[in-house]
Amino acid sequence: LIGIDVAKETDFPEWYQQVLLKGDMLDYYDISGCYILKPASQFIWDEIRAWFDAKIKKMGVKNCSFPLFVSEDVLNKEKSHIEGFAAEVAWVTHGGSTKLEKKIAIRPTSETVMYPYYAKWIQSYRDLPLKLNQWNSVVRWEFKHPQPFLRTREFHWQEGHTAHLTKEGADKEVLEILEHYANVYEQLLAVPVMRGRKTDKERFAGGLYTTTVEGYIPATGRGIQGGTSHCLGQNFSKMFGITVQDPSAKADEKKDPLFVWQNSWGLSTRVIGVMVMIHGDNRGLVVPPRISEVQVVIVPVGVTAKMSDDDKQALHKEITGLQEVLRAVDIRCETDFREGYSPGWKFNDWELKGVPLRLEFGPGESKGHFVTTSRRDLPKEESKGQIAITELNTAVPELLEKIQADLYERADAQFKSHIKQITNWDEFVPALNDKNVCLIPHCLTEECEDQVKDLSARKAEEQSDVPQDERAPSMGAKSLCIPFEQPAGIEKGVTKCTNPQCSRLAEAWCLFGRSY
Ligand SMILES: O=C1CCCN[C@@H]1CCCn1cnc2ccccc2c1=O
Repeated sequence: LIGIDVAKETDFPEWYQQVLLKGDMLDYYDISGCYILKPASQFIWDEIRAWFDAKIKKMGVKNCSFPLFVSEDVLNKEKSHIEGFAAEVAWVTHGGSTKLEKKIAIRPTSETVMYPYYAKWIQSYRDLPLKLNQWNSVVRWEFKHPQPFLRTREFHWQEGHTAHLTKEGADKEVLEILEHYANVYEQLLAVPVMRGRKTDKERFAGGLYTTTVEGYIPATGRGIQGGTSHCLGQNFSKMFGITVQDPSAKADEKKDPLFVWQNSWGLSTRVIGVMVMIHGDNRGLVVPPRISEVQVVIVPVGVTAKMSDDDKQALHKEITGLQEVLRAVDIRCETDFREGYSPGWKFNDWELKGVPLRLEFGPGESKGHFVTTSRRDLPKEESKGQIAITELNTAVPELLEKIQADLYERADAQFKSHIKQITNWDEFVPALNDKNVCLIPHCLTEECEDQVKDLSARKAEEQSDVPQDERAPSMGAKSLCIPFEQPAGIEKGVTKCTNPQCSRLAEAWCLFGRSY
């Protein structure tokens, strides 16, 4: 077993691939854009699912399962909804050697699968609010460079689809869900995110507005969309005829039926890729304790050939005892008694896997009644400590919480120090080239955004004749979100849009950045 043989700061894409493979998170599959989630990453997704599922259950959301397949007619129900996405739809055209009369789509998302049944099931306002969620996988046949977890042709996610009597009911839920998404990142993955709204160019065109949590990858200086919660307005209920009688109508009064107000919201296994990219280092994965399959590993040390079998037995027995103490306080603790491997070899192995805390235990520790600790989130030379055995069941949980908090604090400091508030256009591209995202006064129009993207793309990209799908990720800056927390400094009717080619007034501070 060898370690990572490329530095994160030297060749990030290669580093990322090695960290995932050598950290035993996934394996590559013979179909491009598809990956195998091995237990280490499945555990993380299961933890996130358990946490988020409990939150939405408290909101009255129920889980369900709709079919994987969408008929061509149903998928194309509304041209406007599908036109921007048609190129990504994967189709089933044969059953065995028999060609199907009409091809069948594999769901890329489930609006068109579910909403004909919402129209059938929702008859009265008493059927509202209807709140259903699916934990499933979807397929989008992208041609851009696939990236494990970040951009894959099949991915696992949850997709929530709700229907409400009023816009107020929908609006409230959109933000509740977004806050749960933000907490998945901040509380479980130790990843800071910015909450905001998408611009007209970046929002889900089929909806009314899109709210989003945006992350930041320090290694590349790129923003990344972390999860979206859309208010669909009445667009889909008008498309699918999802109506209820107006509850305010008097007994004999005839009122027009009401179109319901809908939301849809999704969070995917992309969250795992974000966590790896932010916390990983040149020794491999660094997994935040709250979602780490192994939180503590105990490695025997100081076991020499001249040690008697009895002494070795005694040491193992003591170590097993320590494991029991930690398991008794719900810590996911393993021991590494593998014969024929040195402690150093074992340290590297568990460091590759990102286990957040290692305990070393040998004759010295035994005699002194303590364990030697090593934190995975700190450089080797700063990582060591000691805990008295009598303190183990309180000090170890505390140390794990400290590691969780420090991982978040470091990532938050990095994010904050790479958000540049800019009002002078000449500083925009240099800031991007310095791995920053930029907060600028902006008019929020799609046309202006297109200009900013072109103005900020590196010249080389525009002239290069490399076919689109091999080209490196775009160097043009896109809008990431309109932050809910708006700084001061924009004088309505006075402050101009930052784009020099735009003559419009600034509507809000808008976060721009190169992105995934
Ligand atoms: O984000 C979410 C959250 C979960 C439920 N769906 C919404 C919106 C999905 C937008 N979208 C995204 N890619 C697509 C690809 C092919 C066909 C349709 C679509 C499509 O509608």
